[in-house]
Amino acid sequence: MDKYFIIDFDSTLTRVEAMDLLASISLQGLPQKAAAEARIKELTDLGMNGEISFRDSLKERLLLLEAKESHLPPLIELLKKQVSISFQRNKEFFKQYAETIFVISNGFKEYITPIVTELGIKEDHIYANELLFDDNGKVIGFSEDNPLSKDGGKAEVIRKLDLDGDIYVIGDGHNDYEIKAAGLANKFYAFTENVSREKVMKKADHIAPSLEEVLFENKIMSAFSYPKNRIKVLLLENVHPIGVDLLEKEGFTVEEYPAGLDEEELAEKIKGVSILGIRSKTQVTSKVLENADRLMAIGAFCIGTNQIDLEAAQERGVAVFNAPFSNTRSVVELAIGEIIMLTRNIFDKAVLMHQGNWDKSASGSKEIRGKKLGIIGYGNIGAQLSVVAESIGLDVYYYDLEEKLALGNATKLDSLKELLQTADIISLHVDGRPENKNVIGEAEFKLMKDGVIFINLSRGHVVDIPALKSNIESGKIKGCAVDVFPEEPKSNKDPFESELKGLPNTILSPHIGGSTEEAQENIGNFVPNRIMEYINTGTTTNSVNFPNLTLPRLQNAHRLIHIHKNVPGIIAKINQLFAKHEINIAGQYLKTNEKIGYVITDIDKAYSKDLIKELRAIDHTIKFRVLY
Ligand SMILES: NC(=O)C1=CN([C@@H]2O[C@H](COP(=O)(O)OP(=O)(O)OC[C@H]3O[C@@H](n4cnc5c(N)ncnc54)[C@H](O)[C@@H]3O)[C@@H](O)[C@H]2O)C=CC1
Ligand SMILES: O=C(O)C(=O)COP(=O)(O)O
Repeated sequence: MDKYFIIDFDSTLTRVEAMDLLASISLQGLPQKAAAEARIKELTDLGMNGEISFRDSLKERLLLLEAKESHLPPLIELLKKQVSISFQRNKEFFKQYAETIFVISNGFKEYITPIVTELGIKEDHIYANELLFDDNGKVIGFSEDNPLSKDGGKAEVIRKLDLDGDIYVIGDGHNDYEIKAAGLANKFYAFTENVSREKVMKKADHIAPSLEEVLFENKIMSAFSYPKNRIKVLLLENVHPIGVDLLEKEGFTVEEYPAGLDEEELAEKIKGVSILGIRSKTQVTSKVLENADRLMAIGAFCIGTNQIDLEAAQERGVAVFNAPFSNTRSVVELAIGEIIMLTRNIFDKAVLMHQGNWDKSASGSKEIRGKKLGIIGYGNIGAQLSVVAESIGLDVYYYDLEEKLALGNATKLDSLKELLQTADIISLHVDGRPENKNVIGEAEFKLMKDGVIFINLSRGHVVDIPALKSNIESGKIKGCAVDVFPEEPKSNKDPFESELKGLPNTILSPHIGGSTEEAQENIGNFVPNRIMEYINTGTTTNSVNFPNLTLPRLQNAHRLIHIHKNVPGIIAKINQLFAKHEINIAGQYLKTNEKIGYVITDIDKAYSKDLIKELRAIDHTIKFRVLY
């Protein structure tokens, strides 16, 4: 049985209402322009929602237009640029299915025909109204014999067409739904890529945020192997609006949640989610991942990824991305500020001032120039702090587990012990790996100089809090700044509890080391782009748990992405299948790490469905997907 597709023009096939565009051209320079345009828009919506008779709306709009034949060519030029994005992507569909695609519109043939024939739609499959002109080329009305000039016109046209097969209507207006209401269509798809009309969506059999959704539903090959609107994104912890916007513009269905979620909540919420976005708080445990039935990628919209069970994610074929440098500078600037504030005892003095006490004295207040700064963890933040600190006169020492290049005049120390014994100011910038729990405890505090300044902007669990507290109370630590805590409130509404509250010269901040507008904006841009690259091309550059592969753009081929356990013989099995099916390989890329293998194969577009089934069925396959 044939499937016929009936497609609306205005706001469906094109992103705009052609009459609105025509108005802005024809009313150009006329005094009544603004008022007439507003009224035209109002009449269009009233008509679309089925609130006034179509013919009345059309008549009144045409009268307001002052349109002439000479306005049509510029209108057509503008409309050509306004073909809906997903229609532009799927030109192949219009060519292949030309026999069964019809455009039925209450707009006018004069501008519809040049646009839709360019897509490959047949001229005799276009049904629309026709303009009437006077001798001077002025639009004076429309042909009233045309059924499309009146209510119920679309249904009448379909009835007359007497198509032998299933009929699917794709449109954004009430008049499109009417075809289904008249019993003349199998399904009405409310097309919401350009406009979403609540009233129309309620009546629809199916909401189609893009043409791909319709094609996917009808098992027709489209520009994407999977409609993007079916990719559900869950963003927690107030991800920057730029990030939300990028993911929405990509066509994904995005749900946002301002706070973190605990394990139980996330284990529920994660079902059906393809992309998860979090910041430092949300723990993505193996229990959460067990329920992650559709998860492809996790974006950590921050630097640290210790909150994610990276290994469990990898074993399930879930790629994790972060923003390794986007908030580095912000943390460094806070550290510098705090070093100065603590060395001058400003925090306590400010509190006293607010209580009405004036304590002008130099006692215990020092310059930072020439003091020894000890940085533990000389990664991106530690190294950047080294450079900035040195430029304002600090003498920098550092210790890192790994061999790191000393920047500027910084001195590398070979042991933590040596660093703790040397520094006047200690700043912690290690990552949050589990082995770093209590890396600084009683024994380490004991090694420090009396009157040391101690700063932790890394992770809460790396410092033994009771030991820190007693060393502040004893005066061993003269000043302390802590931005991160073993237990942090889930949201701004929850109370903050810590043994460190109320201690002298102790700056406590609510994990805001990386929370500057610049950093959040940078992160909001960086992470979605890595994720979209991964989803669209398979590129894993910057992934923290996947073998990193930067792939060329896919050209005239299908890309098969195979993620498997790294056991011997898998590549051989994959390639045996290609040989068996006589597949021409356009390119193959492979990278493995200890646990998984990541193989990308670009192949010619023609191949049997069995190949896909057999590739999926290879033992130790974790995930498999096709891109085109
Ligand atoms: N407070 C905040 O808002 C922010 C906190 N952070 C935290 O800062 C951490 C560091 O960030 P980056 O410098 O970008 O990471 P990074 O990975 O570039 O550097 C971490 C360095 O610490 C070293 N390291 C790890 N454990 C160590 C140990 N026990 N002793 C000595 N060295 C050790 C590593 O070898 C590495 O060089 C992040 O992992 C994150 O937890 C990051 C951004 C913002
Ligand atoms: O970047 C990091 O690792 C941070 O700790 C910052 O985390 P946040 O995004 O502020 O929750």
